[in-house]
Amino acid sequence: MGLGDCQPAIPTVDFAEWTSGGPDRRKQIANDFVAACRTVGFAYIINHGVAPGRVKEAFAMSQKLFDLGHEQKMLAPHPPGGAVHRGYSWPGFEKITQTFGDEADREDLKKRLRSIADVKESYEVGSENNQDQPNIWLPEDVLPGFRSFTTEFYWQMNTIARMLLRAMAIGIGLDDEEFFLSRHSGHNNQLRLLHYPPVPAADIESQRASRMPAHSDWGTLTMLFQDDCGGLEVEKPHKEGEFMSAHPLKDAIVTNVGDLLQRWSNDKLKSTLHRVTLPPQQDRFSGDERMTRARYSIPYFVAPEGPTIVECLPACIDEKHAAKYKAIRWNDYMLMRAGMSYEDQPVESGVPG
Ligand SMILES: O=C(O)CCC(=O)C(=O)O
Ligand SMILES: [Fe+2]
Repeated sequence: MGLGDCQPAIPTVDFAEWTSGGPDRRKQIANDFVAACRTVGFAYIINHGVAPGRVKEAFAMSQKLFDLGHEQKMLAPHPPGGAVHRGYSWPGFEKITQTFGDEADREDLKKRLRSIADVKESYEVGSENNQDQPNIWLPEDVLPGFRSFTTEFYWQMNTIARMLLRAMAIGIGLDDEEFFLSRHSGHNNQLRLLHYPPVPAADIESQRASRMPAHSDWGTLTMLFQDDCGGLEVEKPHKEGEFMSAHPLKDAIVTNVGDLLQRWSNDKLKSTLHRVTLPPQQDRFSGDERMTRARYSIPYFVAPEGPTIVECLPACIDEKHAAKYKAIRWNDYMLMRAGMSYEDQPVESGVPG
């Protein structure tokens, strides 16, 4: 194996000295972060400030949620249409159970898979003060502590988002390092708990099922925790259609640039296609049918205030790089993307990602 084979192709950016390191160190970290956003559009953020124990708690809460029965989860259903994106999105109707054999020991799993039809389910949480996107909660006794945990976690993630937004402005070289912060109150972000149930590898290989097809995220930044299953892939720079693994790096936040930031930066920063497919490691499969492990991930989508006008930043325009995009209002762009996704996926999509 050559050195290149064991090095992650997605850069790792260490924020350990962000607050303690002084202005030069800070500038260096910001530059590293923006360099990753320019080349790959993705970075692993380490030493970000969310304690590993907290991340563990978040995954445990997510597992408790998705372990609930369908009827219980349906007490907080995602509303139809793309305008409000909150609550529980149940699996669609992409049946995957017909590929199962009849072995008795699989009965349990089969039953579970029969009751679901797609290969992912999710739950969306926003700011409690976002009037346009009111949260949709389960009754407290169905999952005690869920509401308080997820709302606290939401704001904890926003603290990290603020650090990254400041780093972004510094790394791009904006005069105002609060440029992005002043447009992101935190009330328009979205915390998403995602569960990809076990699926026979053959279903994904034959494209009868998909965990998450290739897409770009819509907003400013996405920050994601993933468990150790694997399967997240990112399009290689300058190699359209070729993907590389964003393998799980324990406790790191996988961060990526969304469409909005690509527009703001006049394409200097890349909103890169990514998808979730089969886990690369063979120990993630079991049995003759190569049933994959379940996978859990927790993306956090960072977006500005709805009326924010996004136009190419003067710092990203020069004689060789004229502005490529017209000014748009974030809300209009978001609704346009939501509308497009909803045609194909009436319930499950409409997410900034
Ligand atoms: O589950 C993942 O790792 C990726 C999720 C994602 O890309 C999204 O929700 O936009
Ligand atoms: Fe995404």
